[in-house]
Amino acid sequence: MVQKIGVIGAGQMGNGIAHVAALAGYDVVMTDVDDARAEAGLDTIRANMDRQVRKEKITDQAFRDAMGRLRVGSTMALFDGADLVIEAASEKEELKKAILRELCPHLGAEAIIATNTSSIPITRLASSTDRPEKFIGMHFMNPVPVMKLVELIRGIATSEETYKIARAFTDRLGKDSASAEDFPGFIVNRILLPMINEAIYTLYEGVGSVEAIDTAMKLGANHPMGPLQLADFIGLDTCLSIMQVLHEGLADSKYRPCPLLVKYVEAGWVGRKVGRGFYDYRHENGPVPTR
Ligand SMILES: CC(=O)CC(=O)SCCNC(=O)CCNC(=O)[C@H](O)C(C)(C)COP(=O)(O)OP(=O)(O)OC[C@H]1O[C@@H](n2cnc3c(N)ncnc32)[C@H](O)[C@@H]1OP(=O)(O)O
Ligand SMILES: NC(=O)C1=CN([C@@H]2O[C@H](COP(=O)(O)OP(=O)(O)OC[C@H]3O[C@@H](n4cnc5c(N)ncnc54)[C@H](OP(=O)(O)O)[C@@H]3O)[C@@H](O)[C@H]2O)C=CC1
Repeated sequence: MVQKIGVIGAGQMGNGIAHVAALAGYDVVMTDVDDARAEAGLDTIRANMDRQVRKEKITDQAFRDAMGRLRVGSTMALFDGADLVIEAASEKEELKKAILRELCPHLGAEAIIATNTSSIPITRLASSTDRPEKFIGMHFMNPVPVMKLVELIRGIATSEETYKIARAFTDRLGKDSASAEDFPGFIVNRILLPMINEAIYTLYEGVGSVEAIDTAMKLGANHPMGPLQLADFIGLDTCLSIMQVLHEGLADSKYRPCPLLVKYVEAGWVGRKVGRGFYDYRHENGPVPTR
């Protein structure tokens, strides 16, 4: 039975996954490159759960119990005894492969490994582990505590048992799953990211301003966020990585990342997590478009 969960990466996705797993009653260990990063992830969880208490989504007791089930740090030794470890580090293939290679010797033979990658083929990542049959894609959506979906992606070797365990874990988190085949971008990002990339081309070609594009899609297509606001929310570095995987993996020029997206990433303006992307979030009176 799955009881101890490991999460690698304490960024926006990692801390969201740790958040929902601890609330669902699992013991959770979350790591990042150093203790300070991991602690910052824990602070975010505390703030998000505190908001859930204030909004009466969870009780104060549930909050305290969940915080009591969470541990953070920066060493793989913390995953000793874990039943399921979910990798949610930055969207870089070589980084993920190195993490997986380092992780395996710390795990028992029965432990399952999942990756929260938004686009990198599961079969390719599985080949960096000693257990491709116990490896699966579990693609959570941002913000994890709010979004209902987890995409489940089987690699070529993923066993039926591994799929069932991942599915049962998803159910216990109170989330719904959708199964996707192991092709670049899976389902959600195969559809969502070309739309975001097209919105950036629309800006690049001067068809509309940042505000006009976001207003048009919010009010004209009933999207909860405009595509540029959503790109900032996801992280422009992550958006670019996903477009590159689609472009290379599907070998079709229609997935060419917009040069303006590349420029923003080169500038380090990668969105909300750093305070600046298509909007500047450092103003007192709310976000201001950067173009
Ligand atoms: C890139 C990938 O690989 C895959 C992806 O994830 S793609 C991205 C998918 N996500 C989306 O498309 C998100 C689109 N945006 C939205 O759905 C909404 O704008 C949003 C849910 C993020 C925020 O909604 P909003 O109405 O504008 O703001 P707000 O009122 O502050 O929040 C709505 C609720 O979410 C909660 N919330 C927001 N962020 C939260 C967080 N991190 N933790 C806990 N709760 C959170 C709020 O408390 C609020 O709760 P109530 O409804 O109970 O009051
Ligand atoms: N953003 C989104 O909307 C979604 C993202 N994803 C996927 O989730 C994953 C994480 O994305 P996201 O949370 O947004 O990114 P973030 O940049 O917020 O977080 C990634 C975290 O991983 C850390 N990290 C880097 N190297 C290591 C390492 N060796 N060991 C442990 N931690 C490490 C980073 O630290 P540092 O900053 O110091 O490098 C950072 O704290 C990616 O694969 C992404 O594609 C999936 C669904 C949605």
